[in-house]
Amino acid sequence: MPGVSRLNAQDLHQHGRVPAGVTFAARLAFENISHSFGPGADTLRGVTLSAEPGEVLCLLGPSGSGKTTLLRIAAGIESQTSGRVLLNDREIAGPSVFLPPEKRSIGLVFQDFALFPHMTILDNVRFGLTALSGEEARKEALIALSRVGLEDYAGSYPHVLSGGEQQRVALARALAPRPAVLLMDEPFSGLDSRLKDSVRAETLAILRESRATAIVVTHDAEEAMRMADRIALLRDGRLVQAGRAEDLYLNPASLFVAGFFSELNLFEGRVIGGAVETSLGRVDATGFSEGDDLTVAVRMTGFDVSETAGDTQARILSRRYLGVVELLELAVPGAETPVRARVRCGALSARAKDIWLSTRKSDVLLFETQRENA
Ligand SMILES: Nc1ncnc2c1ncn2[C@@H]1O[C@H](COP(=O)(O)OP(=O)(O)OP(=O)(O)O)[C@@H](O)[C@H]1O
Repeated sequence: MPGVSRLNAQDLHQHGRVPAGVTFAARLAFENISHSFGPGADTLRGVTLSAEPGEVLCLLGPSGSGKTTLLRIAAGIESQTSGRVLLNDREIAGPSVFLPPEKRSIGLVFQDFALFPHMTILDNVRFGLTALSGEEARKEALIALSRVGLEDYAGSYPHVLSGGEQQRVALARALAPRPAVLLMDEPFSGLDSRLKDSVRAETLAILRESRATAIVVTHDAEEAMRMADRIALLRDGRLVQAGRAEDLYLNPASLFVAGFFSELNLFEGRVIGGAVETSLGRVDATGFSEGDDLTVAVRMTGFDVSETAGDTQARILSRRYLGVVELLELAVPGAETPVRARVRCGALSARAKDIWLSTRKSDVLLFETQRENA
């Protein structure tokens, strides 16, 4: 183990795997945060949101929705135009207060890992431990490295590590000073898809163990669902909905939210006699008023198919085999565009052409058309 003293290596050995150092998890709150890069370039518009102690909060949203800017405001790298940031109810950024980044007890992990190539892995991790003496910092850095299972590489340089390993070093470096809040900006986007799952699972385990409050930026809804205790979805600088993955998936506040979590088939219609008529049949519109123009959204996964019976007749236009499921494009009488469905492979025979389609009620969502377009 080049670059590591025998004493420290032995220390680690005696401890076995070192559990993640427990931080004093903090509550980080954004209060009515707005931000602009200049006239007509509003990035955030009145965002009020908090990450509770020990919680993993994912900031989710399309490109340009303001996720990174919000994270940078929390870190103190960017200043809001108005609003306040509070750490455990103490204002750290506001109209008359600005605590610099190094005084915030906040750790950062970036998309590109940002390791220093000319420093050993141990020195990279030691970098943030300036408050400790040389030997103490070395020991803490080694402990942090052993938490992510990379103590054997302490004396090596970053280029010898895979992308996933580099990300674990970046995590060790961010957690070594035991920050109250850890901010991660698209931390897995630089990893290939095979690595992503395992590094994400390891990261989550370490976050749980350290009990740090974490805010993770991602544009990937599935990633947010896998990691988050709560998800905050942003659009054009506004918070559109925050809640548990189930809340956002099952009760989306708008068509935008629904479309972010599921692939949808859309139908337009008007409420007549308490229901909307679509090419997939009548949809109950309880809760809406007579004459309302509605968008009916049906999840692609919301269909049962059969060759003998069902609610609606459909003709297969194309089918694509995806392994566990197959993707169908279907012509349905009265539908202007093909209906797309994901169904279990084997549900239909190879020669199936004209089939029956049944829609599961739980996969049908209704939204007011006008409100969504406003
Ligand atoms: N330095 C800058 N100067 C001017 N505009 C900027 C600057 N940085 C970001 N923006 C703009 O601010 C908006 C929000 O950017 P931000 O990076 O916060 O979004 P994001 O949701 O994190 O996007 P992505 O997922 O693409 O990183 C975007 O429209 C972006 O073009």
